[in-house]
Amino acid sequence: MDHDPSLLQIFSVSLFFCKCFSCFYRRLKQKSIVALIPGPPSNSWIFGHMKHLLLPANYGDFEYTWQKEYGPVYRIKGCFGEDRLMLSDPLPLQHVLNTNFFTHGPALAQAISLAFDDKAVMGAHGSRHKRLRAATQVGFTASAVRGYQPLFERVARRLTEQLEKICALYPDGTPTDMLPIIAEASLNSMSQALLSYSTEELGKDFVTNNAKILSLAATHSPTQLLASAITSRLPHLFWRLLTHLPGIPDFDLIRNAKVFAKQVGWKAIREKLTLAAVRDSGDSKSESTSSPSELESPSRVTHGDVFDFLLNICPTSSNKPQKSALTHEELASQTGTFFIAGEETTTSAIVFALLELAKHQSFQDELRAEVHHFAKIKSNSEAGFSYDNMPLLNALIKESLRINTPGAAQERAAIVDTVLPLSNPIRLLNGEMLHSIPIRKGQVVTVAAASYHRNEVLWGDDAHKFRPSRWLDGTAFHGRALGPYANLLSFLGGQRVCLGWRFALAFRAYSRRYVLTVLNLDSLLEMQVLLFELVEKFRFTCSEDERHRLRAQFANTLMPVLPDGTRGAPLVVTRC
Ligand code: HEM
Repeated sequence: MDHDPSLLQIFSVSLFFCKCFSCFYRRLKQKSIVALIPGPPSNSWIFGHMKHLLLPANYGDFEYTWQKEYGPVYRIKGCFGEDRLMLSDPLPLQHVLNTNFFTHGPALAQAISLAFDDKAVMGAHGSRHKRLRAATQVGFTASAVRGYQPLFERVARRLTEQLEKICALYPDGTPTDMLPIIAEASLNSMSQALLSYSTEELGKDFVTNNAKILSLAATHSPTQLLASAITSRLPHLFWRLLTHLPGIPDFDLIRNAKVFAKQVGWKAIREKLTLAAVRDSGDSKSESTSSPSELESPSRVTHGDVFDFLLNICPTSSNKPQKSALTHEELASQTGTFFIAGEETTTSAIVFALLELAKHQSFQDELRAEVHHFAKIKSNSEAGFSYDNMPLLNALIKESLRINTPGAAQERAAIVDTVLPLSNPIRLLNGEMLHSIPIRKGQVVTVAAASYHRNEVLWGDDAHKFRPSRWLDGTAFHGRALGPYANLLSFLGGQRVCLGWRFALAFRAYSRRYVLTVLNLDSLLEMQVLLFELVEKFRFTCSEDERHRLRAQFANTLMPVLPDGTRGAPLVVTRC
């Protein structure tokens, strides 16, 4: 039997179409709003601005000019005509980092899902990420990290012995590539602090694959940009299956690296549990059956390393052992993440600090005087010595991280429709003023950390200049606290703030507000210790020619690069 549609039905259908239309219109309008934000013109639909952003001769060649011309919020083109937002304005950056509305951008998410499984803190999302972070933070608390200081000092002594040998052979100095030397020290620091292992104990397979993974991540070319733009648009499942195809060398390498990292993690877990059982039983007979490498390392019997904390079996812990918040499988999965996330970033930070010292000899002299002064205090202090009291050393670290931030640009994508607040309104290409930016789910934004660090409105006219004194004379930017350290974005901020950043809480008054500031404690401790030892004993110089030849390029991490495109930091090292 035919029925005439009732008025109610007609009304409902019309309402439905109106809703669809308004939704569609809203989305279209939002899309066009981002497209209407001023930005540099692009003459390539395929690459957009990505080559200029990620592959310039010197990182920032284009980006810093764009920021100067278009301000701290502007539009660039990604591959295949995509509109992206570049952000160095603290207000929208806070929104991106501190809300749940954003996740890793497509290319970054793809690289992370390739390298880590979802049991690793970096590869996990949502509530699992929250739980893993809470569980892993135990190894990076203030008191935990304070105990790693002797480990870093031991690594620093080994590093200085290595340089002593070079200086003995060339007393007047010879150009020495500091990059591999610092990379080795950094790997050594990581393996000591994480597992109480020497680099040799990590095993050849792990070390070789780890180095190959880092060099794979360090190669960036237009072809790779395109490949990543295409594959990151493929459905996740398809892409994951692709990575399991045998015979593709890069995928084989990544799969092997995951396996080797997990094996190292499992080996350490087993050894630590055995050792803890021996300790608990106090059975001297069992102790004598343990291998010497398990028992001799002083770090193992004094404080405990990150894995000891995460297994809840620290030798010094007065707490009754409790069940670890991580399963052993989950803990083993963190091994690769910790090494990959911590090794290259720390190397980059230390090498650039040395390069800055080589370029600024008078600052290096002042710093050395401070180091020699504190070296006497250190040798007389029976209780732990704190590097936090050294103004010039800490000013060097902050200024070098500001000017040469290892994670220069980080991609994020909105997971819901949201509105980005702005510090200052933007005039759109159609003349309208925009006070906040409505963006659609999927919109990609770049957390332009390097640009934020050189934003002249925030850091002053000399924002592009290396001037450590800004941290001592109160001229460093003291606005909204963004990152955990010194208002810098080097460790990003929010839920995915660098885990390797040891933190404690302090309250500091900014104008009439109290804001939470987080103090440095771990990767900076490593920087403090290594730089202290190096500056105490050696002078670093770099000829004018060499300075002009060196570039800073960003592939995964910002690194110094020689004219032939290889990474390197040749400095003349002499004993002082
Ligand atoms: C100067 C040294 C370091 C710098 C500049 C640095 C920087 C960063 C940045 C920018 C991120 C955020 C990446 C993103 O979400 O896009 C990050 C995350 C992370 N970092 Fe670091 N890092 C450093 C040292 C370390 C060390 C020593 C470790 C560990 C031992 C470490 C472990 C991690 C982990 C596990 C994450 C992922 C956190 C998460 O996704 O929740 N980092 N780091």
